[in-house]
Amino acid sequence: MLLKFTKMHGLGNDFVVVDAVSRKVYFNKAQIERLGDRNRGIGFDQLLVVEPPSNPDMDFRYRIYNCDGSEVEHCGNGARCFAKFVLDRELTHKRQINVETKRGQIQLNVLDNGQVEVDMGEPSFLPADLPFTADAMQDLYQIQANGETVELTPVSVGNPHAVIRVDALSDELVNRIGPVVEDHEAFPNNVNVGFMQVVSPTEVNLRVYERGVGETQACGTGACAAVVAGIKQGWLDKEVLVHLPGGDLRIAWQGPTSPIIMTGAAEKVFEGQIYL
Ligand SMILES: N[C@@H](CCC[C@H](N)C(=O)O)C(=O)O
Repeated sequence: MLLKFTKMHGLGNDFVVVDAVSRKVYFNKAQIERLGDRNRGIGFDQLLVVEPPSNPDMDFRYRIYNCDGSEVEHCGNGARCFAKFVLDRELTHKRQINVETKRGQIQLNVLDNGQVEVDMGEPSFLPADLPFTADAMQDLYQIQANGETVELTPVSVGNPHAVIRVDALSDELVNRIGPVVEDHEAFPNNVNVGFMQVVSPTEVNLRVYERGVGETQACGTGACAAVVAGIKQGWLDKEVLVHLPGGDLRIAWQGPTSPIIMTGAAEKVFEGQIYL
């Protein structure tokens, strides 16, 4: 089968986006891994599959797969690219779009400047929601990784994140700690690992070692997780500019029972076709 796709990115976190509204398309794990191979396929961090909704109150459903073939609950940069994709392809003319994902329903708002504002839903700090294995609720948790003690805030923003506050960011740190925490036994479904350097109460630098991918140039859910963890710990204000290697995101959270609001860019790179 000849598969038509669009290559997109959100701050360098790159996607292959497929229209499964106009024509039904299904992928198995081996196909996703092959398409995601940067040498032998197209290459992407995540595959986004746009489908009709199962709920008539929703506009679309979209599925998200990491390049290792695993299906995931949520993707912040992907949500913004999804919104640009359905508008560009005229699958909708709405600029406020309601979407079903594996984590539930999300709302997207395409702004006049082309940026997309996403209501990412409420975070949860309950260990069971990641899941994260803990004896009792704490503010900060410690785990052993590579013979050293790592202090982290576990947070679910629909998908699981471990946020580690650091004094300085380096390749050595991300590559030494990232894979070990991602695959740590305390996280039975594995975890996305964020390394956050607090610059001021309204500004952080962040690098994310993503579950099922490795370090990406940006992670939208990672930015949300880092900011809400920082607010919970008393390190950050309610609106924060997050500097990621691929660019900046604005994240706002008013506190418990409020949704996280993420605002940022989405870009189309090219269209193509490939035999599946
Ligand atoms: N890059 C994404 C997150 C994608 C999913 C993640 N790797 C996971 O396994 O949960 C984002 O922008 O949020």
